[in-house]
Amino acid sequence: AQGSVTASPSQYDGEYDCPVTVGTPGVTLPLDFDTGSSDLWVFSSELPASERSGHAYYTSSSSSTSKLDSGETWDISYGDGSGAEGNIYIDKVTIGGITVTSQAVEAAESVSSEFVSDTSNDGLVGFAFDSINTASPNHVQTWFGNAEAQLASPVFTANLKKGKAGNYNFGYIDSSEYTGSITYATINSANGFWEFSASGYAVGSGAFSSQSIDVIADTGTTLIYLPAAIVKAYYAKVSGSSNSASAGGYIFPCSATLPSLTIGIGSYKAVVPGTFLNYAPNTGSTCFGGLQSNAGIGLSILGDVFLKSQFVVFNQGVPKIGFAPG
Ligand SMILES: C[C@H]1CC[C@H](NC(=O)Cn2ccnc2)CC1
Repeated sequence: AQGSVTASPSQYDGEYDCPVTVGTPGVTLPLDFDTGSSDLWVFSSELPASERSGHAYYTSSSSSTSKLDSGETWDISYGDGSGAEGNIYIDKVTIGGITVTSQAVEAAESVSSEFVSDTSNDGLVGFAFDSINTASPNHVQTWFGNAEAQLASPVFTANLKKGKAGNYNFGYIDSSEYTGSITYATINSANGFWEFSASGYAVGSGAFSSQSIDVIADTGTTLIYLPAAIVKAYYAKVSGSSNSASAGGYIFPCSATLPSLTIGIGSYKAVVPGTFLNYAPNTGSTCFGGLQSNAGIGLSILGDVFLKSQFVVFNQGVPKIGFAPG
């Protein structure tokens, strides 16, 4: 089998949400596909009505195929301080025409204010490795982990776009979605992430600096977070830029022309256009950068600002990750 699903950007490409059908009869929810986590959770009828407002949700008792996963709970916290928790049902989940008949559906009993106010999604689908799934006392498998048995190849691809719909594909690599060839990096999944070593960076037309940068590919994170020294070198080329405590990161005049950012993957030079690095208006005539420092995070993240400039192959069989111009 193979499948494909549309990925729709929220405002400022903050996240990319895809339709996922759960239960019988199916309820279709826009879920945030997140390669940085490994829980599939949904807004549910078990939430207080105040926390469901503005959201569609899953009602397990209305699904003839749902079965309580007795004794199992989940509780997730994300790097941005948001979180959710609840209990678990086993039910049918279909994405892009591929149905997993016994998927652990983590039903929310409580969600943080960030999720209540983010009405672009009604939950998340984690596409990282099972080791960081939060279900307790036993891990549950990701949807992709369960779907793999149906796929010709243990791969999914991300074809995210700036300001318009893209797509995720499952089980195949569509050569019409990229140009040139795909360059792969080995994945170290020990921390449960799509983690690999980038080979260096360049700012605009400047010299490429060869250095190993440990990064994760995370569709659930909006921006790019890199070591402070690299970020400082980038904004040194942006006149009027500053690292603003009040804004929570680097800002610059919205009239600035931003240099591109090149990230090395092996010998492949992945170029993020300068226009992608003006993330969104801040206050007044300042704008907030799509590249920020990883200080305090503990790792570097290639989030949507980077990923939407590329065609990305996530191969869970090896595991390895591949990049080509989108
Ligand atoms: C400082 C950074 C802030 C953003 C963090 N990313 C996330 O929290 C990803 N995520 C998933 C669900 N909701 C959000 C990574 C650290």
